[in-house]
Amino acid sequence: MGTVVDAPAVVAEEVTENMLGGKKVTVVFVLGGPGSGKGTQCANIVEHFGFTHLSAGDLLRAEIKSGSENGTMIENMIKEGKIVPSEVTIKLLQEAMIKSENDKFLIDGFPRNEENRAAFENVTKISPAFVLFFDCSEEEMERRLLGRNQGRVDDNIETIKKRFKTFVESSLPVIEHYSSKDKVKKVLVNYLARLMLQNQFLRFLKTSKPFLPHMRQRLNRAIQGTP
Ligand SMILES: Nc1ncnc2c1ncn2[C@@H]1O[C@H](COP(=O)(O)OP(=O)(O)OP(=O)(O)O)[C@@H](O)[C@H]1O
Ligand SMILES: Nc1ccn([C@@H]2O[C@H](COP(=O)(O)O)[C@@H](O)[C@H]2O)c(=O)n1
Repeated sequence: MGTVVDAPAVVAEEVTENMLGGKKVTVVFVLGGPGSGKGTQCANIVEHFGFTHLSAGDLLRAEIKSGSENGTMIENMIKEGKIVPSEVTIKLLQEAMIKSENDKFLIDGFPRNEENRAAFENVTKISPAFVLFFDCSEEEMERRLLGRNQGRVDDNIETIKKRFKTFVESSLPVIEHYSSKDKVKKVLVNYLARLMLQNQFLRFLKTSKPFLPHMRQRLNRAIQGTP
């Protein structure tokens, strides 16, 4: 595991250059158990640093809604807390990145298993600049998921237990893989420390190298509340 931090910190000493559909892209994977707060913190990062947030789960749910031929299969996998075949998810992520005018992406909830990881790297030739790992206890994640109230078919206790099992068996090995490459920045999550973490996160970002200089100016303005 790389440097352990107690805040949702972003460290990118070197931004890896990847090409996608002719454009150079920066990709950060955001991983963690179900309900660990990935989506919530991605929204904070987007707000301050102009990344585009791509949630694999949201893309799959949109695919179900679109009436796609894969819709029923995806819905069944989600209800069972299982991982959808890589080719389906990678196609959705690739399409979203190519369609976007941005070149910096937070990819949330992907790669979910070794197959996801290897297939993405083979197909897109993209390596993440780093991986943010939200480390949260199952007790806390369960509490959050049961209180989320967004009408998700998988936020019930039976599916939540299955999702935890999938996370431990299939997703943790992905984090270990990137950890062995020193690419993982672990965020220790704690409900009571929420505000403190967010402040530390902003301070950390403020001094991070890849955000020099215009991003830092924007962050300073955001913190000071000036336009
Ligand atoms: N630090 C926090 N303290 C308390 N509640 C939180 C915190 N962060 C997020 N939450 C709440 O927990 C729930 C789950 O958060 P979020 O949707 O961000 O998790 P996630 O990791 O993206 O989940 P999933 O993988 O299931 O999509 C939401 O209702 C959110 O408002
Ligand atoms: N790479 C992925 C990501 C998600 N899924 C399926 O979607 C469900 C919900 O994902 P969230 O990230 O929104 O929690 C997840 O439990 C999987 O069933 C997937 O298959 N592959």
